[in-house]
Amino acid sequence: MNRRKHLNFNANEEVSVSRVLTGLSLAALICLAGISIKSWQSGHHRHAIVLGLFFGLVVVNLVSYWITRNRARNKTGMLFIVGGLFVYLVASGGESNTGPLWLYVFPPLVFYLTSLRIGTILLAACLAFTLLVFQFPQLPFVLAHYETNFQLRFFTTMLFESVFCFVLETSRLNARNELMRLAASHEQAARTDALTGLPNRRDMQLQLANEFSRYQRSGHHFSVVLIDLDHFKQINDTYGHDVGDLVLQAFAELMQNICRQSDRPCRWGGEEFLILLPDTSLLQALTLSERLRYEVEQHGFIHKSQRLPVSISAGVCSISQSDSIDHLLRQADKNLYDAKESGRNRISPRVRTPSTRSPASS
Ligand SMILES: Nc1nc2c(ncn2[C@@H]2O[C@H](COP(=O)(O)OP(=O)(O)OP(=O)(O)O)[C@@H](O)[C@H]2O)c(=O)[nH]1
Repeated sequence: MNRRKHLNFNANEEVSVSRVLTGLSLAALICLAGISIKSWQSGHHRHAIVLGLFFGLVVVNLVSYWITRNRARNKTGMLFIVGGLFVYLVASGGESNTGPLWLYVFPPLVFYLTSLRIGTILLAACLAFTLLVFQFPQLPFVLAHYETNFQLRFFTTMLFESVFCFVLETSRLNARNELMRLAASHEQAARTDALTGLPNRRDMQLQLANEFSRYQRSGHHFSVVLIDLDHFKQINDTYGHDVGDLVLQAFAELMQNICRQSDRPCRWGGEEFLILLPDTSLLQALTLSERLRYEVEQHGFIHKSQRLPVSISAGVCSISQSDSIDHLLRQADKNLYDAKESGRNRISPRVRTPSTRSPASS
């Protein structure tokens, strides 16, 4: 998967975590308000007030997220609040010593909101704190006393749930990574020509659209070169399709060697290739095309000690002569047709030199 897609994937995941977090915060508010009111009515005023304080913290965290849209702070805030609430519930016992039961919510939540490593550390800390409270009820902050039976069952089930959540989260992450790897390789395959390894037409259309937007935004000119191998059918017919394939591969390699790092060649389809030349004027594009034509002519495509008659024709066009990508490609195609019509193994439009008059200008 390319970097942009990967970032999008992560961003989407972050957005869904945020949505779940907002939902959880609202659910926590309802629970806290309900239990706090009930405790107040049953005369457990201290418990009701503490829960009211946690209610306030959840509200502050939620409102601060709505104002700042800072997801990371919202997540950390929520973890601190929930962690603090559980510490309080385990130490105080909550109502009728049922406080620790809320801890069962913690393992899935903590893995969902953090990473596997941080989640494991937080859970281990949580279990260690529970053990501390169970083992040392005389500590000053411990207000509850739990039956040994309850301690044993609670600790075992909690440990089981934590390990189970860890295993589930590990396999979820593995499946997610595998999915991302597959998506990346499919994306790559969908944009690449299998024979030459060059970007394919679909990929080039996206690149052209991007380059055109850049041109419209900041006036950066670009040119395209549309290349066609001459009499390619004859090569196929005379030497076979496999040899034709080898010629296409060898030409693609030669073209890549001649292009600059910033030039973007692609296989446009069949025996046609297109090079997108960013920040390149028509004259510069013509110079590159002429060099490529010359190199192909000189290269010597050999099959069974026989030199194959390989040459190219190309139509060149610059965005400064067009008002859209469609028009640019149509013009390049027309120029390619002219190059073919005027004898092949040539570039169109022709560069005017003291000895040649360009047909384009005549
Ligand atoms: N070996 C091979 N041949 C291909 C491939 N794609 C297209 N071709 C062949 O390319 C040939 C193109 O032939 P034409 O369109 O008649 O053009 P041409 O023979 O190159 O003649 P001009 O373009 O007029 O110079 C056809 O025979 C196609 O079968 C490919 O991937 N491999």
